[in-house]
This record gives sequence, C-alpha cells and structure tokens, in this order.
Amino acid sequence: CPDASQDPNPQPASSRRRHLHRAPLSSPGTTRRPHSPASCSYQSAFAKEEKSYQDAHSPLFPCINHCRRLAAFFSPPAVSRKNNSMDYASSETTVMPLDLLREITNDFSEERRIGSGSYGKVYLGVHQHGKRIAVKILYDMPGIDDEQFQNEFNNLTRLRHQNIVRLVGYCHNIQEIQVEYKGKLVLAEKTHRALCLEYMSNGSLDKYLSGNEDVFLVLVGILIYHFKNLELENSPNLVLQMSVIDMIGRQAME
Ligand SMILES: Nc1ncnc2c1ncn2[C@@H]1O[C@H](COP(=O)(O)OP(=O)(O)OP(=O)(O)O)[C@@H](O)[C@H]1O
Repeated sequence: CPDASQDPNPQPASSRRRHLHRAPLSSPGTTRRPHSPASCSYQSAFAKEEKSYQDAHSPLFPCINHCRRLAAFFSPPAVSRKNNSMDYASSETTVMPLDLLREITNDFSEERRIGSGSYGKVYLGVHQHGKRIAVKILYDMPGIDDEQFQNEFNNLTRLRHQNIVRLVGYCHNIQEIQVEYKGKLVLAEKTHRALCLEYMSNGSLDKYLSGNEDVFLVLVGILIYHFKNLELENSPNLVLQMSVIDMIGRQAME
C-alpha cells in the first residue's frame, strides 16, 4: 500500500537548479496514514551501495558536505528535468519511511547522535542486516526549509564520485498532530525531513586538520583535483571550470 504520509514528491524540481519554485507539498485534505515499510525497496539500494561502503576508508571521505557544496557551486544548472522530484532522483536514491529511520536510530536517541551542523542533527542508523548509514534530520525552519531541502536534495543527488559520500535515501514526512491553541485542541502539520548518507566511520575531517594548515591545503587540493572526474552534465562552462579546478588541484598538491 502506498505511503500517503511519505510524500514521494517533496518539491517539484524545477527545470533549472538556480531557479527553484515552491509548490504545495500535497493536495489539501490528503489523508496521512502510517507508512508500510514493505512498500519501500530501500534494501536493494543498499546492495548497490556495498562497494561504496567497502571503499570508504580514505581519510578524505569525511569531508562530505563541504565538498558537495563546493562541487555544487562549480556545477552547471540542471537541464530538461521533469517537474517531479522522483524523476530527478537517481534510481539509487530511495524514499526512507520515518518509522524506519526511527527504528534504526533508536528513535533518534542521544547515544546515536554523531554530530550536528547548521541544518540538522546527524544520527547513526544501523539496519537489521548491519548496514550503517548517517541520518541527517533537518531542523524545522519555517518559511525556507522546503526550498533548502530541495536544494540540498538536488545537489546531493547529482553528485557521484568515489571520494564524495553518496545520498542513499531521503525522508519527507508530514504528520498531523494535535496541539493546544488558545485553549482548544487543533490539528497541526509537523514536517520531518531527513537526508540519508553513507556512513563515514572516520568521522569529520575537521579533527584531522585542526592546527595543521599545510595538511588542510593539500587535502583541499586533492579534493578539488578529483572533482574533475565528477559525472556532471556537459556544458562549455563546465569544461572551463574543470580545467581551472584541475590546475588549482595540481598546484596545491605540488
Ligand atoms: N555521512 C556521515 N558519516 C559520518 N558522520 C557524519 C556524516 N555526515 C555528518 N557526520 C557527522 O555529523 C557532523 C555534522 O555534520 P553536518 O553535515 O550536519 O554539518 P557540517 O557540514 O559539519 O556543518 P555545517 O552544516 O554547519 O556546515 C559532522 O561533523 C560529522 O561528525
């Protein structure tokens, strides 16, 4: 049974990354029901991710989101996208029900929290079959969070590189909850957004770099050098950008 609470279309992706438009997340009056985990084929995605997990031993791996943002900055706008986020997502990025995320993170317990950033808290999720992922629950930031989620989702989905952590799933769940308002119980919507990433067991790159600027420069150079291999869409600008990145990376490594 399809999961009505697990909105498969968090935001219609616009045709160009830098010109996103907001749209209703669901039709008014949509009934939201508990999801059926059986309806989600997330396990097959993890089978495909097996090799990535095995390769994730480089100390460069933890430098994830900063690399993604840097790469997203250099990447060209998306073209010819259908007006649907699921079309935008790769086949390896799957919907992850909120209940599943609760289950694998011990209900987002403090013991499972591995960090937090400007946009949310990060938890270690351990599946029944032992596979580990990082679950980043985004903060509820009224007004702009849907667009931020769409931006982050689009950027993460389009990047594929052996040295950049992969987005393996996402969750966009709207719950109807009862809250007290002016002495009365009213229904309110609570939105849960999460990005599920490969788990990097070495943690954040920060702890390797503190107080060592030379190492930092070298590592950034290597990372930039590797961006030339990103599977991004072709454009004349991209060729120029990649050659510049290549040059910077080479110089940093020398
Ligand atoms: N995929 C991951 N695997 C393992 N640990 C992770 C992963 N993603 C994040 N973390 C941990 O969670 C912390 C917070 O990460 P997050 O991406 O939320 O913020 P940030 O990028 O470090 O900071 P900001 O978002 O403020 O720029 C990281 O420092 C790291 O320790």
